[in-house]
Amino acid sequence: MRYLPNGKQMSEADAHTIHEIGIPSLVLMERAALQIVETMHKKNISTEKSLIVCGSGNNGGDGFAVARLLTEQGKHADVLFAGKEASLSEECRCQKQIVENMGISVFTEFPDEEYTVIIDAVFGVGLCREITGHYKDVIDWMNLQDAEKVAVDIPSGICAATGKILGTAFRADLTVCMACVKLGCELFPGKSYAGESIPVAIGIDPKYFSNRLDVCYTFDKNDLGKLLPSRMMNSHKGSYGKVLMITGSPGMAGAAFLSACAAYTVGAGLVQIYTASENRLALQELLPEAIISCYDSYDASQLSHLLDWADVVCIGCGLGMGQISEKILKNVLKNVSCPCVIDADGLNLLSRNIELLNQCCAPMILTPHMKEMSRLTGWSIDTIMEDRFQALDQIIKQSGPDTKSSIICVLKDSRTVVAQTNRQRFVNLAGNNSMAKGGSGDVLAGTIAGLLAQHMAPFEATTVGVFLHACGGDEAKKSKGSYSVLARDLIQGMADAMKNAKECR
Ligand SMILES: NC(=O)C1=CN([C@@H]2O[C@H](COP(=O)(O)OP(=O)(O)OC[C@H]3O[C@@H](n4cnc5c(N)ncnc54)[C@H](OP(=O)(O)O)[C@@H]3O)[C@@H](O)[C@H]2O)[C@@H](O)CC1
Ligand SMILES: Nc1ncnc2c1ncn2[C@@H]1O[C@H](COP(=O)(O)OP(=O)(O)O)[C@@H](O)[C@H]1O
Ligand SMILES: [K+]
Repeated sequence: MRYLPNGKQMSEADAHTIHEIGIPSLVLMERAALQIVETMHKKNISTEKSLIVCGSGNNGGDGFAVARLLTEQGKHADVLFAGKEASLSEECRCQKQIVENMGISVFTEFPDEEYTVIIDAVFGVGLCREITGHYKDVIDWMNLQDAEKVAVDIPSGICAATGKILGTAFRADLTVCMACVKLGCELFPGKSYAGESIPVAIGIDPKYFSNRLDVCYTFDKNDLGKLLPSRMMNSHKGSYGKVLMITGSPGMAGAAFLSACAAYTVGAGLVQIYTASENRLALQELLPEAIISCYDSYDASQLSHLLDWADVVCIGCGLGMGQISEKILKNVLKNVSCPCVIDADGLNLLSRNIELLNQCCAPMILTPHMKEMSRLTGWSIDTIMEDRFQALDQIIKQSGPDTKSSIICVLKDSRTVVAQTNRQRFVNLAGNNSMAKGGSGDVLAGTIAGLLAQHMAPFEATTVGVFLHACGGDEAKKSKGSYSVLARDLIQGMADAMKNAKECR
């Protein structure tokens, strides 16, 4: 697990390290510069002839120190100073003076030479507004140079909180990130500008973020083994929970199959599908391991028995938007007492009356994609994209009458985010574009339900479910490539990812 702070959070960690822990700012800067040089060498970036482009803040200070270290190593390093003398930070002024004392060239006009690498130290986490004028010209010029491109901490122009481009942005092949990769280097479009982001230790301890609720975190592949629920030797199917899948209107047996099969594959003990009668035969053939219960019309007492049976409910995949579906959803929201995943048409029906969430007495896990989120919030997709965290907050605050009824919202995208009140937000960085296909979301809903059935706490089951689903996508892409992965391959991919994770533990 690792943190993905934004610029403000990172500046606070810098200040804490300097003022509370007592490591002088120039010591941190020296370690930053040493790590940048070492990382470039590890990555085989040729530093024979470097141009370091420096601004007047501490990001520029890191850049001047890099010019000094490269020169000490016998390389040719020039500096292009893009900042303003009057706004030099104390540390940057000191580093600039050293560089000048050493006789290193500090240009203020674009040099007419060729370099093996251009190093961007114009702006770091202190960037706070759109880039215009001379700074914009400098960054655009850097992008045009035929050299390898390395960014210090974050590419200049990328907002560290949102990944947005502020006016223009440096396009890096490699970004060397101080202490933590910043959130903006992982959210799009920032991710496309950062290239490979490598975090390096400089003396700022990421544990500083451990009790900060506003910081996001993510998982890495080697975390998976310890995240999965354990399987006991002395166990039986009842030990791993009963999942009720309320899915599949007439003709939508596929959604029921994908979600139910995913729940079984991630380890649930028993899966029962409650679906329209038309789907019975198809589902018996597709998934003989599942119990199939069917409806022709709305039957409150049948539903009540099923809800009593279940340890987890998952409602919505291919459910349809008809009257029977709406009645079933309303009944479930009112009466369910175990964790409940709501997906797809369940969310579309819910968006007609979002206040229904206020009467729920169980943990609710909502898994909207952007369009479904737009229906739930009434916000445009562009507005949600602009600030996905605010959109999530809008949904999670609709919690029910007691603490058990908290809402977890999964906003699905190429960077899925999971949020719950009073929890740090989880940002998923695994997965790939082979997953952008019909049925992927059904697999995710089933995966979360299957983990909940194994008694994982709701927020943990949800974050691990999102991550496992994406790891399944990465496994599937390895065997089938970007174009040809089908939703069912994600299920096999998850099986492979789980097996590998347990074997490597
Ligand atoms: N000791 C430490 O703290 C450590 C920090 N470290 C490094 O420092 C970096 C953070 O440094 P930082 O806080 O000085 O901010 P930085 O990104 O250099 O920029 C600030 C300058 O930019 C200016 N400015 C902003 N936006 C602008 C715009 N659109 N257009 C024009 N100007 C704009 C702003 O000007 P102002 O707003 O005052 O006018 C100010 O002058 C961090 O990313 C890491 O690399 C590491 O070495 C570890 C130790
Ligand atoms: N480019 C991508 N990179 C990573 N994950 C993706 C990408 N495209 C889609 N996904 C994932 O695939 C799933 C798609 O879900 P959804 O849109 O509900 O599909 P469907 O409704 O067809 O089942 C989500 O979990 C999403 O995060
Ligand atoms: K930078």
